[in-house]
Amino acid sequence: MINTMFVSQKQKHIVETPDTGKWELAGYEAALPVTEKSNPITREIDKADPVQIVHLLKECDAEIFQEEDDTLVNYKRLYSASVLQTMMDVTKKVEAILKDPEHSLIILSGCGTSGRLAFLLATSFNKLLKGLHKNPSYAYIIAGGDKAILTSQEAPEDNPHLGVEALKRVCAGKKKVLFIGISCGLSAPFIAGQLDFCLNNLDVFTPVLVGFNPVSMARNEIIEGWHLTFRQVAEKMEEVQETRRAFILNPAVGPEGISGSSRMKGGSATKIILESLLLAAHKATSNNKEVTAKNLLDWMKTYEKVHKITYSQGKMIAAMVKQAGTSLEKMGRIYYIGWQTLGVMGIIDASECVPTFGTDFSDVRGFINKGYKEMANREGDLTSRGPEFEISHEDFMKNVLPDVTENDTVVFIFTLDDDLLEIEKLANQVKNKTPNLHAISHVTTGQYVSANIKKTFASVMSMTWPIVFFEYEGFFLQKFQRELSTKWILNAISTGGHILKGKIYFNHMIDLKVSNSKLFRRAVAILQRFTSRSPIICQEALLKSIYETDDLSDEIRNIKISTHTTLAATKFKVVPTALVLLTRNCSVAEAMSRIQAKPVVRDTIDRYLTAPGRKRTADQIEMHRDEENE
Ligand SMILES: C[C@](O)(c1ccc(-c2ccc(S(=O)(=O)c3ccc(N)nc3)nc2Nc2ccccc2)nc1)C(F)(F)F
Ligand SMILES: O=P(O)(O)OC[C@@H](O)[C@@H](O)[C@H](O)[C@@H](O)CO
Repeated sequence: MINTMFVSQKQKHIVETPDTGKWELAGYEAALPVTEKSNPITREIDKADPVQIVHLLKECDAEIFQEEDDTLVNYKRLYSASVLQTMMDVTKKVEAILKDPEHSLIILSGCGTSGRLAFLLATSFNKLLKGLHKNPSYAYIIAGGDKAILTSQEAPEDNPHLGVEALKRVCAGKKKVLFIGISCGLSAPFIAGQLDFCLNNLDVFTPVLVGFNPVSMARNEIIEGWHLTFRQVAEKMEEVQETRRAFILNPAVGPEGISGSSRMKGGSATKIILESLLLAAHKATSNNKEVTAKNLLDWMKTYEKVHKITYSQGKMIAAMVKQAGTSLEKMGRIYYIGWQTLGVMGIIDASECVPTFGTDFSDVRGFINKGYKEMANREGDLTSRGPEFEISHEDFMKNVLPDVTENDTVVFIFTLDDDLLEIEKLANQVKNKTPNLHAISHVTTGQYVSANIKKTFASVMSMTWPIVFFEYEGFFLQKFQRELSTKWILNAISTGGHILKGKIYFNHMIDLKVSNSKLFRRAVAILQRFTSRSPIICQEALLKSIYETDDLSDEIRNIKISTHTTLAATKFKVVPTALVLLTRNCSVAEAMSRIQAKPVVRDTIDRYLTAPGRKRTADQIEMHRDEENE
């Protein structure tokens, strides 16, 4: 049992490894951010079959809506009174901005998935305003710029100066700005910089922080080149919140099904909270009525129905997961062909696979009708930047379809309000290349998928939604709900497909690319968890693996993390290699050749970590000492 959780003040962010099996007692779990915890529901998801995988993900997603309970540790939840009160306070700030679009602005900002959702929300709400013949009041910022909508840009997340520069650029000339910074883990330096800038300019800015950890679990590591940690910024936000000049919306939604993968529950909860809040504000403005906590609760409760309707199709989702796993195992590809914002959901899910599963951009790709015209992103057409930026159906037809084989899986995603003739024509051309052609179609009660369409696809998953009688905002609520339903299905397909391919160990993605400081910390933490070695020893093994050296110089030990992550981003399998180093006490070269020899990470690790025949659970993993004769 260790007596101190933290090493000396100098390295206070280093967290000691509890003795094996003492993780809960040592308070380690207590300090561990909810967004980084291993979810007990999915502890053995790597051994689950497609039907079980979908069931486990459904259970995880259901935790988003779980009410506050009176257990030992009680975090505020989505429906908690304090969360609803803060949402109401923020709607009033939104209404004030909507009254004066010329001199004010609502900015949504985030990194990775949070930035992609910022783009989607800002674009959708500007469309809502346009339909009312009003000028746009929303803008978005994504770390790394528009190319980050489509490709993984992990490094800019660590740069608070980049965040501040982008913020200044986007709101030049505005007198009143509502800044909504989204960081699911309360951890992105890019967002910390922006929030701090707002806190120093409260005459113009009202900062709102959206995330899914308590402030006490906000990241407390010194940010390179900055004077504050994320936690210090969050604590300043809390102080200012007392005077209603800043707001924090941070309900717990429970750990992710794949530990740390905040694109999943974090992304879904971001959509639910911000769409409910903004729609309520727009409705109150057009009806000239006050927003009540009950309005907000009603809006958010409708998303709970989306969870029920979506996962009622669990069997069909499982069939698509199985198909995805088969394609990926055969080194085939998965293509999402979507219409309107459902095409954006496909592009978002596909772009997340690279940083999440360490795959190539070509393994899972999303395409959208009319390409960048439909996206309406600020920087316009990015096609010339390379093949990963080709996103239109025409690009798919011209540059991808000719090479599609029966190993590939194609998923069409549309509603019956889209151009059905175009859909049928495109589907028939795809059908000539692969029998694995599936459809996700969203219909309104009373609408039915035609027999023609049905016979074109190997399977059609049809989601039936109730007709909305709400006013104008109701049409957008229905669109948002179809987007969330699609997100849950595509997240299941891409996550389940990679689980079946053997990429996940228990519920962890061990072979992660260590391309920014959060991923570096996660890599060290995963090594601690699976070897029970100290963080220092684990960090040394990781550095030996990154620098491919058996004796680390003090110079390497002391250079800044961004140097380590910049180099690590160019390497493969650094974490599995470090794991072998820690369990075999061998040279880096030997560890690398062993990993090369066994591509499926899980089998490699299993061999080293558990004595044959032992029931393995992540926490009781004993470091498996070398057999002398091995
Ligand atoms: C659950 C597990 O033990 C684990 C997995 C990941 C981490 C971990 C990852 C990243 C980070 S982080 O420093 O980038 C960070 C991110 C967000 C935030 N609010 N605060 C800090 N910290 C992690 N663990 C951790 C952080 C603080 C205190 C104790 C543990 N810690 C533990 C493992 F089994 F997956 F390894
Ligand atoms: O929203 P956060 O916690 O600041 O995380 C921002 C990004 O790191 C995160 O979105 C990442 O790109 C995803 O792959 C997570 O599944």
